[in-house]
Amino acid sequence: MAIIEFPKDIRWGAATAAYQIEGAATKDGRGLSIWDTFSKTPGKVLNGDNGDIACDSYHRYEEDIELMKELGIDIYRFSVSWPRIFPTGTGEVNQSGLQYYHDFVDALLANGIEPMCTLYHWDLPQALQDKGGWENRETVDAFAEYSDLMFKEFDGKIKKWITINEPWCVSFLSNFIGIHAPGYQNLQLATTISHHLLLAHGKAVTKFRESGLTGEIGYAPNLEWNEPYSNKQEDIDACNRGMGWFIEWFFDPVFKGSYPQFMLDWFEKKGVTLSIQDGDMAFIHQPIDFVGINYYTGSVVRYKENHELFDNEKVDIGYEKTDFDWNIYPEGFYKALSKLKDQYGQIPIYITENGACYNDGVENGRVKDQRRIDYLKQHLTSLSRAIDSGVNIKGYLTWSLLDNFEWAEGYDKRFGIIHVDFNTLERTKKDSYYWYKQTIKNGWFDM
Ligand SMILES: N=[N+]=NCCCCNC(=O)[C@@H]1[C@H]2[C@H](O)[C@@H](O)[C@H](O)[C@@H](CO)[C@@H]12
Repeated sequence: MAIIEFPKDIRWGAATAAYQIEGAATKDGRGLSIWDTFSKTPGKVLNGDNGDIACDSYHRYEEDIELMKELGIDIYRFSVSWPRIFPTGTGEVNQSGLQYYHDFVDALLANGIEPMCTLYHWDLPQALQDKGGWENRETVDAFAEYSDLMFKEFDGKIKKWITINEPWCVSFLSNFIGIHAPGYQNLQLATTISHHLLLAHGKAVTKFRESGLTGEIGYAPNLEWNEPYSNKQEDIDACNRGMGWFIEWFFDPVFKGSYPQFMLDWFEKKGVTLSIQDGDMAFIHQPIDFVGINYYTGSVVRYKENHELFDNEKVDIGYEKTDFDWNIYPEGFYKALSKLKDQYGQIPIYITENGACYNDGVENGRVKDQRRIDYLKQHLTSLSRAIDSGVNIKGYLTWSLLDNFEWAEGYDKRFGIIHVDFNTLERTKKDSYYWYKQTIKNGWFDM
């Protein structure tokens, strides 16, 4: 087999998010989020699961950090629960919430692990949703206020900030497809929200720059790779529309200062208009220091007249799938990263999420998740190819450190390299944890 080697200065990490691991949903003054509401709405989350306890990382983070330290990562991506800081989204600050994150970040730093902080990983304060949520431009300003407070409060401790995690999920998966909170199915609403999210990102970047604080700031869009079923122009166009929903729609405004015309035209055909106010694009288009890329899967796509949103359909050509039924498509990772370099230049990239759902259980104290090891090998090989092709990769953070609350799938879908027993909260290092530990130590692996 082949030895796959990485640059000596690449950062190796892991990622999680507040609502998915913390629990302590009503502890120490935390306000409600839309995911507290959504998960308690019958039928929205598999098995009626919710984040009341999750991994209980709110109380167990010292144990989690010990596991990170043994793993050998030097960077850890987590998110802050906005309603822990501002229980009603704005106004009065919850000092206990701030103190929790100070204690947590101090513990990371004491163990030589750099914190990478996501400000918004989907847990919008319910009080803001009650006033229209991301459809209301006041939420954009509330996010800027929250971000500004966090930048100043953690100055000197947190030097890598991510504004918005996966704006495609927050806008379209949650307000058009509707399977995530708050669960609407309205294309105009979702498109309006996508603009407000990018505006919120831009206003937070402005606050960061105005603060004069040291550090780096970016956002973390998710993307899937779509491959045309044939070289027929109708298939290529259908494929590009599907991918444009993830890539050009969320990258062009930030890196080029305007929405992609082919997508605007398509949305207009669907009766969707985008109301952009003077100055909006200037906020969105300002330079950022890195982009976080979340990659999981890809598909073969072909034209299908009047089918779904983009007149296209995914064609199952037999790719192996994870336990989430997502295609395993590592070539798409390489192709997507190459496309980003070709279209947007040498912006520094952190892979802020990549991993797979495999539900292997504990047997005699061990979790034999060889399929996850194989997934990681294949995708890290694609990453190595991208690096060798000149893509400016600064780091790789696997999703996820822990099995956790997988949104609408609850605890049924496991992405962790550490198994969590959600009855006892016992952590068990999986085979993939040991494999990743050795890969980090060596800086290479044997394919
Ligand atoms: N077919 N298919 N579809 C792929 C759709 C991908 C959209 N979901 C994500 O990227 C989420 C991201 C999220 O940040 C994290 O909080 C989630 O736990 C992971 C795992 O779900 C990923």
